Amino acid sequence: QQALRNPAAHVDEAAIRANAATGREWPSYGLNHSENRFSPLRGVSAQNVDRLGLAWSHDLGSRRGVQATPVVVGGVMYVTASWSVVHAVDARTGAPLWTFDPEVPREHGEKGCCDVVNRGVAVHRGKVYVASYDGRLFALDAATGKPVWQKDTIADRSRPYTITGAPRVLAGNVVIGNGGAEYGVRGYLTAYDAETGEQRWRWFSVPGDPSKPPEDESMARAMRTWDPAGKWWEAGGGGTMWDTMAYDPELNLMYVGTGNGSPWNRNLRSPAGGDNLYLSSIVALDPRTGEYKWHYQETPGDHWDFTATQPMILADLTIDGRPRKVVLHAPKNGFFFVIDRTNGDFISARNFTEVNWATGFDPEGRPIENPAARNTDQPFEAIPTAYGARNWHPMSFNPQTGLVYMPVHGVPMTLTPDQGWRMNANLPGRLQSASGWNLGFLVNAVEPKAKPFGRLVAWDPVKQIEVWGQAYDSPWNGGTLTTAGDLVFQGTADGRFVAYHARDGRKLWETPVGSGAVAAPSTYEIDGEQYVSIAVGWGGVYGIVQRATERVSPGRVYTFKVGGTAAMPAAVQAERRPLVQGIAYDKADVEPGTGLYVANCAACHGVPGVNSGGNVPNLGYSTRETLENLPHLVLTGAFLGNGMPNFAGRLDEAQVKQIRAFILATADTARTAQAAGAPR
Ligand SMILES: O=C(O)c1cc(C(=O)O)c2c(n1)C(=O)C(=O)c1cc(C(=O)O)[nH]c1-2
Ligand SMILES: [Ca+2]
Repeated sequence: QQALRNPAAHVDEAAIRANAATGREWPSYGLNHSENRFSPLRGVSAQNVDRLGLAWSHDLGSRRGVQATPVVVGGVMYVTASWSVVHAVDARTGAPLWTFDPEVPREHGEKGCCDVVNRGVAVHRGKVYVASYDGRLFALDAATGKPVWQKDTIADRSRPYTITGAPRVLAGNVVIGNGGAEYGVRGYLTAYDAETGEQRWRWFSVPGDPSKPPEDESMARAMRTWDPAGKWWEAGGGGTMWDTMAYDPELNLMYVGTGNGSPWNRNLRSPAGGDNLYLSSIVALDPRTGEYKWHYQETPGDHWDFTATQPMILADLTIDGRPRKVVLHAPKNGFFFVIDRTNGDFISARNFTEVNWATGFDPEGRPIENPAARNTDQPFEAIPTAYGARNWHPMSFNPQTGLVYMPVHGVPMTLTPDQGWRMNANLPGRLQSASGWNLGFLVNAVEPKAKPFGRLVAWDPVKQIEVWGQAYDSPWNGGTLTTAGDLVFQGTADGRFVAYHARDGRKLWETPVGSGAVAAPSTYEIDGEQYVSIAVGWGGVYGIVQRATERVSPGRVYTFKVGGTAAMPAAVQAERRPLVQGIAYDKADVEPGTGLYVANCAACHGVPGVNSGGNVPNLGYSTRETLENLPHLVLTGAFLGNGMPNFAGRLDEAQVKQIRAFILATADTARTAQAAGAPR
């Protein structure tokens, strides 16, 4: 039997560095070790982008969020879809080569906060690496998609760990973190030998049980910044590293962004206060050993789910006349940070959007906090919110324009003093009080004042100012790509793929795509022809419950080239149903049903009749048959294949009827509100 050519055989650290000069391939999540998503390709440019047409598209067979950046090496594209399924397709034609499905047990779906998404693969020396939602790391043969080795990365299976992020191969190790800080875990990063899968090191981002010896010096130091009275180790402490990493081979440093505290409320976690290292920080590690080198904490003593996991970029800039090697970072907390990446020194921070938790940063790099923001006796509408002024949607940096292009989100939300501040965080803003019920359990028991918005911001990191911006009606627009052809590409929440001029933000081209787009595009060249690709599939923490377009097609990769003539596939339109009614319910069931709904249903289904529904249906728009059958559907695992848990043993039939009463009553209220002109 003839050996298959392996498309990734040539990919290693040297190849990734060499590719940074040509941009012909897209060999890692953020294109290069700096993760700047700046392609030197000029085949598609501001001059000819208006002639961009579809070259091919490929159905990913996926109905939940698609967040992957397509990786392209050796003429093959590797892209992931929901439930961590990997697709290999011919990058020139879109012809499918293989798929790999890790068969994530659907019961695992509810263990994550934010949709069953995956941000993509790493490739190295003939292997493709993917981490599955349930925490396994796979090395696949790049030619066949067959597993070569696999590892269980989860240290404690009794905890709700998940993985959504793309692994990186750094200094010969595959490095992967995890998520789960909304529900109580201790974050860590693990490195495995890329060839053999043997574990090389593991670095925890927050200290464990103080009665046990700390794992290393960095944990001993971190321990002193937490108050043991909070018993944070019982909840886990958080600090999950679920997305960003970057690498500077010359400095032999890797960089990782850490997540929020678990629980969110510092008063519960560490009642005497403290910075709670290394939450919400950029941390530099030795990629060979995992040894801690330095950190810069962007939100000391995090209290608001202000993760620092948002994608960072390494850049070399001249600041105050001095060449500086920096990390550029715009995390959830609304400030744009410039940090010296050789030693972690703070250079500058400026808010890139409205912020009310701090008024700025002092010269030492400490935030000047608004004391009301830590008050847990009163509801507080933190701006930005837990959805983040930025989230995982990647930004890009164009050294020709000196600008960073970043999607900025505004999703209003009010933090309330009760348990909501711990974790009932997955409910979108503005929505709850409109339902007319006493939703005291919900995060937004108090209506937020802010309005939702989306914005593409072109930011000058040296001057720390916005140079241009594009406003969108909806939050949750996609990551960006920038090119030497003076372009910025972005998918939008309302289901378009758009090219802007990198210098002034003029819109140069757009096309509708099958649904809202959240992932970042990538670009590559084959036989002198430049292709631009985007994986589209609406989802993520906002996209589960809310959508901004009626186009709800399954996940699909679209690849464009100048003069492309392939036909755009027809989009699937959402079925518009009226609010459900006509089923009798007992009014006395509504109140207990509210609490049950919030605890069991709201994170994925949103608020009935108030949210539109995203990639998970809104139950206010259920059919009568669905609601009549609700006890059966909820208690037999009828939709387990979609990730809907089987609640048998957790809820009984009487409780499901109470939940149904809440859904029906809330739909009744929403119907009245809609009749009076409230938006659907
Ligand atoms: O604390 C965590 O462990 C964790 C994990 C994840 C994740 O893995 O996707 C998200 C978040 N937090 C989070 O705070 C957040 O806003 C978020 C949005 C998304 C998404 O995919 O849309 N994931 C996550
Ligand atoms: Ca989080």
